[in-house]
Amino acid sequence: MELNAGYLGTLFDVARGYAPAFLLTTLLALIVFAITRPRAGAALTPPSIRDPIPFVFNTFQFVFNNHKFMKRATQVLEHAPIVKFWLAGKPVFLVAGLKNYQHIFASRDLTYNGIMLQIGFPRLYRMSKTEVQRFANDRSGHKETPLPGTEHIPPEKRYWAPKYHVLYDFLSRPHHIKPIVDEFRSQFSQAVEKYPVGEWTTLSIDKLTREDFTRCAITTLFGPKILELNPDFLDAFWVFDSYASVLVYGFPEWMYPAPYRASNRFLDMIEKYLEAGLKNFDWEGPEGEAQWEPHFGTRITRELTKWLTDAGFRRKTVAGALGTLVFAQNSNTIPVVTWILMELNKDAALLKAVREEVAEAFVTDSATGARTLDVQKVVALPLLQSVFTETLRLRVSMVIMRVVEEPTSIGGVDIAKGSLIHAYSHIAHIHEETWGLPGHPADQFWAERHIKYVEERDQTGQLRRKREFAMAASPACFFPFGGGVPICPGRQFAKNEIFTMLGILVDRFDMEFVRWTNFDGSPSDRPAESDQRFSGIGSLPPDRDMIVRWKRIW
Ligand code: HEM
Repeated sequence: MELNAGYLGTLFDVARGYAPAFLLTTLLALIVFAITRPRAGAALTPPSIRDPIPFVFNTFQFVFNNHKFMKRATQVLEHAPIVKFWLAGKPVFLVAGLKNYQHIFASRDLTYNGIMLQIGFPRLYRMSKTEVQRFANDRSGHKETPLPGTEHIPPEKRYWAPKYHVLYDFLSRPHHIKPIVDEFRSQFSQAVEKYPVGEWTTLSIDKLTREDFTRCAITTLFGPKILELNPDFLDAFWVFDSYASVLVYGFPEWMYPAPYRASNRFLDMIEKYLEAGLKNFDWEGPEGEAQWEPHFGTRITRELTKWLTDAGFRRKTVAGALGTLVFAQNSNTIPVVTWILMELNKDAALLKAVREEVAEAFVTDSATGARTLDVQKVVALPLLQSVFTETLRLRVSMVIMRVVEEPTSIGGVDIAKGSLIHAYSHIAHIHEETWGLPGHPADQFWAERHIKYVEERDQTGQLRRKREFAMAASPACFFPFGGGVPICPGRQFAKNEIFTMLGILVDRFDMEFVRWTNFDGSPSDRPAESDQRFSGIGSLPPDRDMIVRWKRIW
């Protein structure tokens, strides 16, 4: 991962080089504040997060040192469950607590569509203003049947409904996920066979996950052409990923061009793949409905391409949509699998327990003797689920954002139309009263936090203790995948993909921890911690590498 100096350093570099721009930004923020200040009389006035340079400091800190911003926000949240601050000239209401989380995921007045219009479409999909406007004009809702009063909108002017259909049907429905997971399992099983049976190999977990595993994940979803046409694609993706927060929060290109260069490089490669696919794929042929084919890989990629192309969106925009999917797929799952492998490799007892559990999920074909992982079984294993949940809890830091479409009230606070609502998964997930247990504080990993033991009789009548998966707190306080209508459409696939990798690895390899290193290979004086430069944007990757010795058993 190519990362610049720390965020604060970057902030100061940017600020020093662009002092006039900084002043201009301050002035603009003040004007925007004067115009957009909500006038509705609030029943309760939430406390504010102090802004040492009004309307500027918090915005800069939120983007460039999000972890520190969250720490300050947490202190204010100790006094009230809703706090306010200004982000790029917009009022934000940051909410916490079980009831408020339930509220924001259930409310119809708070939408994710507004976030797509402001952030997702212009900054990630790279839509032109007129393209974004097409979505903005469509008030007919995300369901197949238009909302009452919008029936006059012709199908070709409906945009939200096809977006939800393509993303949610082709990524979430079991009959569409299964072939993707089968393809992934097959590609991943083949990929590990390059390691000779019975020989110890010294490996970097960082390289394994960010190169070999990411390659497998991308080839599965997008087909092999994307990497064949762009040999540097993985590098371009991880550099893009390292700048994601700056791109998402829309720091202007003239102020900070490097993220835009990274984004152009990455998306140009996708455009090349897209052009080749559109030219060579026979949409009318037998592969038109195939679950997997080599040009576009899975159906989700093909259907997303087809929908946006047929609807007349520019190639650049279609590439942006596919790039967002590459990002959504890998930016979160790869750090999660990396962390779990680190936990297993540093704790021999945990590795042993997981290995014993995983063995139950393999089936042997009586005719051929072939041993295969039953993915349905592996995703239901209690200990592995607990380890996965614990990793998401501690290593995912998402800013869940919603736009207030109609004046609303949350926890007694009146909130004006146009305001933003934020909920931070990291704050919810390390809340001591919610997750902490004696001897196991909330901010520490404990593999068995989400396990309860029950007693059952085995076939011989003996009582035996059995693990069951049971989340340690209310699921409403756990939202690594967001919630409500826009909940992550890839969450089931992510779980299947991660469990498939882990199942195959622990069953087929002996593993031993060797040492912690920095990414340049030099020894590290401490184990990995979460790289907080990714705070607020998704999974937090480790800031150190782990060197291991693995030996393939079969
Ligand atoms: C550990 C893995 C993952 C995490 C933690 C994660 C988390 C999230 C979150 C928090 C959101 C926003 C939801 C909201 O605001 O309520 C989201 C959206 C999304 N995720 Fe995931 N995700 C993961 C894996 C994946 C995978 C594997 C895919 C695809 C293969 C995927 C595809 C998407 C897409 C397409 C969206 C945007 C949906 C839209 O535009 O409406 N995600 N994800």
